[in-house]
Parts: sequence; C-alpha cells; structure tokens
Amino acid sequence: MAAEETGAGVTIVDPALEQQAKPLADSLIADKAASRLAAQDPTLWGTEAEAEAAIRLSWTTLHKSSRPLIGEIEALRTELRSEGVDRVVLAGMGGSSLAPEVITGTEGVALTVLDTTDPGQVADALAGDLERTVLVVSSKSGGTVETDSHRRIFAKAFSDNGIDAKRRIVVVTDPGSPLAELSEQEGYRKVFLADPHVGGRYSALTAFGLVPAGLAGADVARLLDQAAGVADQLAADSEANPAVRLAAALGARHAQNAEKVVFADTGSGIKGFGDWAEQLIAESTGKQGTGLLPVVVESPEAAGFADAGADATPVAVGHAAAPAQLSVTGPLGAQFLLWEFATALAGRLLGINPFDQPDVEAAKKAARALLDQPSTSDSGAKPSFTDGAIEGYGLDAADLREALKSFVDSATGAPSAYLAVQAYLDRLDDASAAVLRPQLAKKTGLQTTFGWGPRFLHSTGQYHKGGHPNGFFLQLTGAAEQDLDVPDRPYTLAGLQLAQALGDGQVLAEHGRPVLRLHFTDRAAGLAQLVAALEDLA
Ligand SMILES: O=P(O)(O)OC[C@H]1O[C@](O)(CO)[C@@H](O)[C@@H]1O
Repeated sequence: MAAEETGAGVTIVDPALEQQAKPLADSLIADKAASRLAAQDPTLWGTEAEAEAAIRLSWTTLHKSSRPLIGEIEALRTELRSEGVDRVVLAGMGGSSLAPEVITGTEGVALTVLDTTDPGQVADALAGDLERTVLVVSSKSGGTVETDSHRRIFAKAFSDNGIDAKRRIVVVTDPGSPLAELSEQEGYRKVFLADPHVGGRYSALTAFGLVPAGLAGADVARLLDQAAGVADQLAADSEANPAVRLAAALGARHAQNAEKVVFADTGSGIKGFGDWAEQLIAESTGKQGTGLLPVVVESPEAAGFADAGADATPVAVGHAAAPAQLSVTGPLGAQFLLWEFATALAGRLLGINPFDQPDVEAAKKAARALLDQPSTSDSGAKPSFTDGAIEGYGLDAADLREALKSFVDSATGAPSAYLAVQAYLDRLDDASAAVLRPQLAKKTGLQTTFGWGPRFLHSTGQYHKGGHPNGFFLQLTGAAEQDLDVPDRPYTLAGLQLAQALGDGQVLAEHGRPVLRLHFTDRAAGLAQLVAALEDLA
C-alpha cells in the first residue's frame, strides 16, 4: 500500500491558529470525546440531542459492519453484466447520492446521478441506452419526492420499451420504509436494507454509498480498508488525532466569526470532495442561528480562497497551499471517516445536535402546498420587472441592472454577509451557470456559494434557513423546453422544480433572508444577459 493509502493528516498551517485551537482540543481530550464518539456515546451533545444521537451513531464502525455487503454487491454486478446491463443510473438526493458521486468520480467510473427535478436533465438520462440500464433507487426515508418521481418515470420508460422494470430496479432503503414495502409489492430485483442507525449525511460507507458505486465498478472494499486504516487514530483522545485537531481549529475559527469554511482541492486526487463535505458540514451544524458554512471553490486560485478575508477559513483538501489555514490529506475512505468524526466533534464545540435537520422540512412542506394548488405556474405572481430574457421577482427594480445593484449593495453593506446562488437548472446542459460563483465573489468580495436546486436543499439548504442569518439568496429558475409527466402524480417535473424554488424562497423570506429570483424565459440568453450585467456592475 502506498503511503497515501494509509492514515489521514490535518495540518494547521497558521501557528496562531494552532495556539487558538489548543484549548478546544484540550477540552475534547479531557472529556474523552473522541473515544466516547468511537464507542457511540449519545450523551456527547447534551440531553436534548441524546434521544436522536442514540439512533444515529453506527457510522463509527461501518468499516467493519459494512464488509458483508461487498460480496453481495459484487455478485449482483456480475449477474447484471452477464445480462448485458452495465449502465448504472442512481436516483437519490443528498446523502443518498453525494458519496457515490465522489467515489465513482474519483475512480473514473461512470455513474449517472439523478438528483434533480430538471426535466431536460432527466430526459437526457432517459435517452441513454435503457437496454443496458439498471436504476438504483436510494432513499433512507423512502419518501423523498424527487427520488420517487425518478422511480416512476424510469419504471414507465422501461415498460414502454418492453423491458421488465422490476428486473431493472434495485433499491437501497431503511428497513420498514414505504419504499421497502413498495419494493416487496412490486418485486424489485433486489433491496439492500441499510443500517437505520446512520443518518443520510453520515452514510457514505453504508449501502447508500457502496451499492451504487460498487455496481458501477468502483473498488468499494478499498474504501473500507482506507477507513479502517484511520479508525484507531480517530478514536484516540490525543492531540495527534486529526479529527480532534480539525474540529478544534474549525471551532476556534468559528469563535472568531470566521464561520465560512472555504474548500479548494490542492491535488488530493479526490474528485468533488467538497460537494460531499458540504452536506455533512452544513446540514450537521447549520441550525439555531449558528454553524459552519461550507464554500466550495474551483481551485486554490479562485475568488473566495486566494483572497479569503477575516470571516473565512480556507481549507486545502490535499497538500497545504497558500493561503490555506488548514490542510487535510488522506485517501477518500479515510477522509470520509475523518470529516464525520470532526463534524460530530465540532457540533459538540458549537453546542448543537449534529444529527438533525430541523429546517429542511419547512421547504418541502411549502413546495407540497404549492403543488396542491391548481396551477404551480408562479401562483399568479407578477414579475417586478422584465428585462430581455429575464423576469425578476422579490425585489422592486426597473430592470436587471438596478435589481442586481440593489441586491449586491445590501449584501456588501451588511456585516459578514455571504451570497448564495441557487440554480434550479440543468446541471449538465446549463453547467456554465457555475461561472456566476467566482464572478459574484470577485465583484463583491463576499464569500459566495453555488448550489444546483433542488440538490442543495438536501445539503446547504438547512444552513441557509437555520444557520447564521447573514445570507443573501439569488435564485435562478428557467423555462423548460420540454416537460415530463410524473406517472400517477398530478404534477410534472417542471411543476415540481418550480414549486421547490418558490417553496424554499417563501421559507427563506419567512426567516427574514433576502431573496432575488431571476427567471430565464430563455435559459441561454438569460444566463448570458446576467453574466454581462454582473460584469458591468460597478
Ligand atoms: O435518503 P432520503 O430519505 O431520500 O433523504 C435524502 C436527503 O434528504 C435529507 O433528509 C434532508 O434533506 C438529507 O439529510 C438526506 O440525505
């Protein structure tokens, strides 16, 4: 095994931060927090969190308990391939897709991930070779509307193409979930029941991470080896424990109002690690008006990292590169476990329960209420302005430039603000929208996040509503060129997508968060217009 394959390391680059983190690390060590966490002690986060923590800690030993899954996954993969089925499509949101996406991306193995309600993106996945496709439907709760919609759409498409749908659907869910029951009724090919004592964002090394990635061809046994290689290190009540160091450093920075944690990859060899860590950190800590806000940037040279201000902590995933204050090294399986330990320990330092997500449900409820209305086409709301291919909502302005100026001025005038771009678009066909993150960050000097809707609702969405109340939200929605019916449901994907944007916008506004929504009546033209208007912003 190469050196990179064993262990994990956290370097606190800044000597001043090392000193500031020391008392927090000492308190974790004195309280034996790491060894108690490894032993699944639910009392670490106070009495209010205890009941939930008691059913959420099995992830600390998954490197052992998940072993039997490896053979099962391999057997199913061999069987499917012998039938000519070698294209894996995964339907799953948040913790039910982020880990498999990073695992397969890192190994260079193909996996089509559906964590969207964009009709164009789903239509593109349907247009792939269905004869060779297996759909993995992953949902812990078994009730997530996006995943249920994908299952319905694919089941119909298989049948319409003369393919036996039940032989092409594999399910990962918790025992007793509505999806587990339905799978039995429908006779789906195989149901992997996951450990219910692991929450979604800690589930990378359960069936949720391993089944889709393993079916796609990733070496998932190696991931467990990598996690096993750091397990003892992470359970040690010692200054050498990288999770203790990381939690203490993040806790110390949080105490200095540097709650934004900016991630840049510095050659870790892991693809998209920030997207996975984003959910873990934001959903675990962003509540009760506090938390750590992950900001994932494009490179160490990107705006937000290279010029990080006093309100941010730049973290290198990989070797230390200026101006990173922290660097975290280790192979993917080790980093999964390290960040889970560190996040749970940071939760103790921040005084929150790292296992609930109290503000996620509100947006789901608001979206459901909109879907129940006869028309989901904006509920009759009139744009405050129309400018070329863009309609603006939520802010009184004559045109796009005035709206952007007013939005950006309020954010730059507010203490310690951050901007969040929320793009309810197609993350493949409209991928260029991601340029808005560095562009806005550079223009405003503010930490700026970017999320694809509704994917981010299951990740940073918790923080946006429950975390520090200093966010300014730029929602982007777009006209759909084509739409898809959701079989046996009274809505289409485009209707659901818009209801999710409007529902979350409503909840953000109820929480006093400023929201500007820009709707592209023509996606490409609207995006080009927005980029140009931002460029001209003084
Ligand atoms: O696996 P499920 O139950 O479909 O949930 C998906 C995601 O939704 C959330 O429950 C909340 O958004 C996440 O924590 C979870 O990873």
